[in-house]
Amino acid sequence: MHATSVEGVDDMIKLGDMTEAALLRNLSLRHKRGHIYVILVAVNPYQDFPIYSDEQVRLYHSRKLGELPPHIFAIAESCYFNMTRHLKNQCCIISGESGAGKTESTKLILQYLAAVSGKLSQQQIEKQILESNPILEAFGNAKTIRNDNSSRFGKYLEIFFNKDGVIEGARVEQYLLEKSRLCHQVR
Ligand SMILES: Nc1ncnc2c1ncn2[C@@H]1O[C@H](COP(=O)(O)OP(=O)(O)OP(=O)(O)O)[C@@H](O)[C@H]1O
Repeated sequence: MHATSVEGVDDMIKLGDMTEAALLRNLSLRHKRGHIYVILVAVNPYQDFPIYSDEQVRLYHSRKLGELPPHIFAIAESCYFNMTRHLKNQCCIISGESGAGKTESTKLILQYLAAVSGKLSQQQIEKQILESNPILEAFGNAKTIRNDNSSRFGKYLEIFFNKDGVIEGARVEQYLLEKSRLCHQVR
């Protein structure tokens, strides 16, 4: 076994052995130590870790990717930095099977962006964007055997910032809504 697989690495690109077994072993090793993030993978812990507080937001703010241990906030910070610095649109693709934690990860990225841009904002639009989530989930989520709060639609979320990095608005595009699971009002 390669030495990197024995110790585990926080960035999978550093693994000396790139087989599926080595990737899975690395995720398992880190998960056992309570480290659910590995660049660029998140392992759903199915338990609340105290790693999403305002203090954590402050910790990751203005830090380069790789400077601190992997975290969803590090990804969000990297996007925010690149956008404000280079004035270029950024895109995060979050993929995984049902129950993997995509929706929660999206909300955490939003939480981070709202927190860092909210400091500069007057109108608190970022708060409204965060608060629109439960409404969308009420219409488009359903309980399945794999996930109690499964999104039964794809979501393309755009967040618009002004030149100062303040959130100005957002647009959610939904696609592939699984209509067969929609609830109807009883007449
Ligand atoms: N980072 C996390 N910390 C703690 N619990 C989490 C985390 N991510 C996900 N979970 C738990 O896993 C559940 C499923 O996650 P989530 O709804 O985000 O999955 P999903 O990938 O969006 O699934 P689906 O494709 O079915 O919508 C959440 O309701 C939550 O209980």
